Amino acid sequence: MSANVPTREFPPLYAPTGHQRKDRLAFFHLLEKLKTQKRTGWMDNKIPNPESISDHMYRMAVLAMCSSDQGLDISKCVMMCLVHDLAEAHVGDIAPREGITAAEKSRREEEAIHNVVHDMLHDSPAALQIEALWKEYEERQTPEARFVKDLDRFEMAAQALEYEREHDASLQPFFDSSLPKVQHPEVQEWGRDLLDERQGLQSTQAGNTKQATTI
Ligand SMILES: Nc1nc2c(ncn2[C@H]2C[C@H](O)[C@@H](COP(=O)(O)O)O2)c(=O)[nH]1
Ligand SMILES: [Mn+2]
Repeated sequence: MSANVPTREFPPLYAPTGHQRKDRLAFFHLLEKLKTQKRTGWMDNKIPNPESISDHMYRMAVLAMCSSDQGLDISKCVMMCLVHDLAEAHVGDIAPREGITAAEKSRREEEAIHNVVHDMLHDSPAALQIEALWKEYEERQTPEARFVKDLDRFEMAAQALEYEREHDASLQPFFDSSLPKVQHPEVQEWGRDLLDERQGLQSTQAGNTKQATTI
């Protein structure tokens, strides 16, 4: 080993055995489902080549880094963004219109997280951290969890505007079900800016339509 490779100063946090290493690898492969599973809401609206679940979580994580709220633990928020929809790798992206009750959705997602944390990652320190972040998000009792839920809402609205612009689509329900519920002042400001931008887009599209019909 070359001289400049640091030697390990501390014992590893977690030293899995043979089958635990296989289970850990199975979890790594499970994560691929988040990269490939498309978000249900866009598929319902026939949006071509819609974003995946991980696309959605990635932008949320970067949005968290853009916050100027010094009262928040931003590193925790970034990690919470990246695991908040992790259960969907098992249960899929359940959208409101599917008529699945919140209790049933929670039950399925809790079962999925339990499987990941205990059966795949064998309660490793990383697994327990993932579980804690996921539960904190679901419980919505901390400023970080409420902030990340607001990012979930804003990110979806931003994506809806991008699809309206790109595909001349009309996705009003996605704005109605998200931005009005945002509580964090900074994300509310982002939301106002987004709606201003949308208004400009709609004026442009209306102008284009009027011009096209008068030619
Ligand atoms: N058709 C609609 N789908 C919606 C609406 N609001 C949310 N959704 C979709 C978006 C996602 O696919 C899914 C839930 O997303 P999470 O990030 O909360 O897991 O539901 C809507 O108004 N109409
Ligand atoms: Mn989400």
